[in-house]
Amino acid sequence: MTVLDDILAGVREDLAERQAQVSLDDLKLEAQRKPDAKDPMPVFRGDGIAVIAEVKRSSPSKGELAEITDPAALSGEYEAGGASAISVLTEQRRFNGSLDDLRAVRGRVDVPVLCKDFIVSSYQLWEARAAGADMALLIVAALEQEALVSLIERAHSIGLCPLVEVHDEEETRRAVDAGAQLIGVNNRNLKTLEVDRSTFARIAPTIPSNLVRVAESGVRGPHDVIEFARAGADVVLVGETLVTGRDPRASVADLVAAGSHPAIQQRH
Ligand SMILES: O=C(O)c1ccccc1NCC(=O)[C@H](O)[C@H](O)COP(=O)(O)O
Repeated sequence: MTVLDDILAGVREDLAERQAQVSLDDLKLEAQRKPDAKDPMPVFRGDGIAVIAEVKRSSPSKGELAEITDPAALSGEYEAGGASAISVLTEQRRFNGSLDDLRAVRGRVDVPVLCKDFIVSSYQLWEARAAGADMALLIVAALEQEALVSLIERAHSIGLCPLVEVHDEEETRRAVDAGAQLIGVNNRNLKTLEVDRSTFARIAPTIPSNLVRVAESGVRGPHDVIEFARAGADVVLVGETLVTGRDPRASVADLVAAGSHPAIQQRH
């Protein structure tokens, strides 16, 4: 069993418990009462490299990263530093996150909020929207093609922008075939948990140039933002570096400044 399989098994168990507690109809009513979702794509296609800053307490690869007692306050710092969106890891068992974290972040920031979880059912998309998310992660490696296509369509119909995550050329082909507009290349191998920053540069040329490309995982600082931009990234997604640093606002600002450097060619 891979780490991803193990995470997914836990996610399915937790999901079944929540489904037994809250009906899909009730969830839909809650989601429909929310203000419209914010579309991140215009900013992602705009000038400079956009930064998605992540609220990440723990991870399977590193264990506890940071004691984040106030995710809303942290997201406020990220936004003040210039983050274009906030990612909230909501998976409980391995990342120590929750939808309450996402609700707290939603209540604090104006930028779009990404529900970063291991989504296997449209129920989770409704949960994300009901908690105020604007975007939701869909991991190709976790989904059969039919499910991927259907979850992308459902995300759009709910108003969520799906970030479709890939790790290799085959998954990228599946994401493009499924209609993904926003593709995240994760430099972390979800089977071995190793980070290989060259993954993005290898995969990016296989993503059609009109789609938005996100480089995920392994961003250590401004130098990596510039490298990913040179390799064709429009957006970087950063967790560990920000939650383990001393000044999250300044760290985000440094990444945003690097991504706005005039030497970086705009793709869109
Ligand atoms: O972070 C992990 O160890 C991990 C393990 C298994 C599945 C997913 C995992 N992380 C989720 C992410 O994709 C990252 O949190 C995100 O890309 C930010 O990465 P980083 O900046 O390296 O913290």
